[in-house]
Amino acid sequence: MLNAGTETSSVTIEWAMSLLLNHPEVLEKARNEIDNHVGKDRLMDEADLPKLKYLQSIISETLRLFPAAPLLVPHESSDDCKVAGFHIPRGTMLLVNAWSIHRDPLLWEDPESFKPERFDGVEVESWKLLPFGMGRRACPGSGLAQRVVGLALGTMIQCFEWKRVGEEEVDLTEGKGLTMPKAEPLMVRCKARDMVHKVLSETS
Ligand code: HEM
Repeated sequence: MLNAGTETSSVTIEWAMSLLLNHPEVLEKARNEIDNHVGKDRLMDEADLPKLKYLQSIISETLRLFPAAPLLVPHESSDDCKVAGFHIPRGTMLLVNAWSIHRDPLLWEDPESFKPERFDGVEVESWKLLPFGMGRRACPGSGLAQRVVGLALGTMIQCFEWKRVGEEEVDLTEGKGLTMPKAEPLMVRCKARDMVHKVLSETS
């Protein structure tokens, strides 16, 4: 349970931050949204999350491009069944390639691009975007994960200025491992924003 919950969430935050560093205009839009809804006098908290729609879209778009469990978890058919016209005998191991579904050009426009705006005001069908699986064995921690990732990423955006280490874009090559980590761990420069000093001096 701890493994299923921690690495998946931290890997997602690292991918999100990498994508934001390669798309500074998205990072700025997310920061403006937080500043507008939360202000600069306090840290954001869980109750702010439902109002931060653009932040949620950034997380959905990150989970679309880099789902922490790209093949979900192996399932076994408990009976003979048909999947997409194929006969599947009882006891067959089935893998769902969510990574490929999330990048299918028949389902998504410009699927390789990072565009959080694609989720603006759109209710996406659950079979198109399934980073948490679906059905009876779907991830029971998805609600917690959305909150943890939203709160951690949102607070990092609210409190710090983020910059790439060099001029070149962050390398988005995928590494090996069950939770699809980055091949190269993210290195980044950050600087506390003025509001951090204010908030901390008031709470100390
Ligand atoms: C971004 C974060 C997370 C992602 C992307 C994720 C993704 C997944 C996926 C794809 C599955 C398999 C679903 C399937 O095969 O249909 C799964 C199962 C599971 N997840 Fe998560 N998860 C995340 C966070 C969490 C958290 C925070 C917890 C709990 C604290 C958790 C607990 C579990 C458990 C216990 C299962 C196994 C459920 C079962 O077999 O019935 N996960 N998760």
